[in-house]
Amino acid sequence: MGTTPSKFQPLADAIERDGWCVCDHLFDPALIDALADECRELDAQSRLKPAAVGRGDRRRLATAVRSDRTRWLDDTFSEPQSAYLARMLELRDALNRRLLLGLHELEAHYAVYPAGARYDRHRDRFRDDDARVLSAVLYLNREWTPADAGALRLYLTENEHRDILPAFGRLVLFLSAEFDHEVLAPTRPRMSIANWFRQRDVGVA
Ligand SMILES: O=C(O)CCC(=O)C(=O)O
Ligand SMILES: [Fe+2]
Repeated sequence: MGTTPSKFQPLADAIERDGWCVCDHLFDPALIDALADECRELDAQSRLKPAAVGRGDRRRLATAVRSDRTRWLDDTFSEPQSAYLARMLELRDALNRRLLLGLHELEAHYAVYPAGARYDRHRDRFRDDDARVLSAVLYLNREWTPADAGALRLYLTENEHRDILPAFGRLVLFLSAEFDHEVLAPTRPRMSIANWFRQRDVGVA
């Protein structure tokens, strides 16, 4: 147990205060480039698949709700994936020391939203499963401008929201149980890694 490394301190402060934060400088740009190349390559090989919604018996394809393509990071990790996940686990440990969130496992998938794709307003915690504690989205898009659209719309209250552009190397964190959000349609392909830090199973019915 030590103090929170200084690079993670502002994130921990913001999550404690607001429940969400945006950080543009946590990752080496060369790593983001490598992840972006890998995501593009996997997608070109049709190894990303239309995303589903819900879980268990309720899991279904729902292109009206979300129209991205995804691929989980699991089994054999490439070099950039290993470097990326190591960094995310450092972040997890720093947040746990500071905020006592009980973050344990990390699940992560690549996502590509083709031009015009979207994901309707939703919350990341499933109705029957409270394992997801903290959502994290890392964006892989070089030179993204407002004209490219595709913002993450994060609802802070019923009537107030922030639109966050999916800029290269940007990481957005928010408490999974607390924030509605949606993905607005981009005008060109939009790449990301969506992540959820999960707490240990606590035997919820
Ligand atoms: O890509 C984003 O900005 C958010 C994606 C999202 O909300 C999700 O996959 O649950
Ligand atoms: Fe989400």
